[in-house]
Amino acid sequence: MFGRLNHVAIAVPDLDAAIARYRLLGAEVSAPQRLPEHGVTVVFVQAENTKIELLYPLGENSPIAAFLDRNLGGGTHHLCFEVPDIFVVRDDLVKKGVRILGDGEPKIGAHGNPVLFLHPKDMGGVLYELEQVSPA
Ligand SMILES: CC[C@@H](C(=O)O)C(=O)SCCNC(=O)CCNC(=O)[C@H](O)C(C)(C)COP(=O)(O)OP(=O)(O)OC[C@H]1O[C@@H](n2cnc3c(N)ncnc32)[C@H](O)[C@@H]1OP(=O)(O)O
Ligand SMILES: [Co+2]
Repeated sequence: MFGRLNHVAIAVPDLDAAIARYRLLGAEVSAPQRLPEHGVTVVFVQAENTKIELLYPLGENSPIAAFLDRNLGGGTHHLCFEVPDIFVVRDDLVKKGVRILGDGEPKIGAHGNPVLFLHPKDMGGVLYELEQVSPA
């Protein structure tokens, strides 16, 4: 199930300050992408072997709003692993009793690939995202 670690997501209360911080560290930081279908504005910080995904709430019902209410300074929000076939992995996880968040169907994520989220209470308190990335 766990392919490459595609990104580590961090929810931030101040996106401009977070961008400035990573740029100060000399990192390559993408331009902000508004993703209303996900309720976030997202920026990617490139690392050598993965990415940091900075998340800022967008719109009234952002799924990260409550997280930031609980974590006023921000914090690590989710880990995203790559899978070759998101439907095969999803159906296997459902059989094993893992709840898929939302309507259970993949959405298109920030990289244009199908993504799903697993309920953190079924995964040891960690929010996992799965992103379908076809093997090179
Ligand atoms: C940029 C696009 C895309 C990509 O391509 O990468 C993205 O990453 S989009 C990112 C934003 N979208 C999502 O996160 C969608 C999935 N998330 C959700 O649906 C919600 O965040 C949630 C996981 C259902 C949590 O909702 P929330 O309102 O914060 O709280 P609940 O009360 O429903 O939470 C239940 C339970 O889970 C704990 N929790 C919440 N968030 C996390 C987390 N990030 N990591 C670990 N645990 C989390 C919360 O504390 C509750 O636990 P208890 O209090 O013990 O019941
Ligand atoms: Co993500």
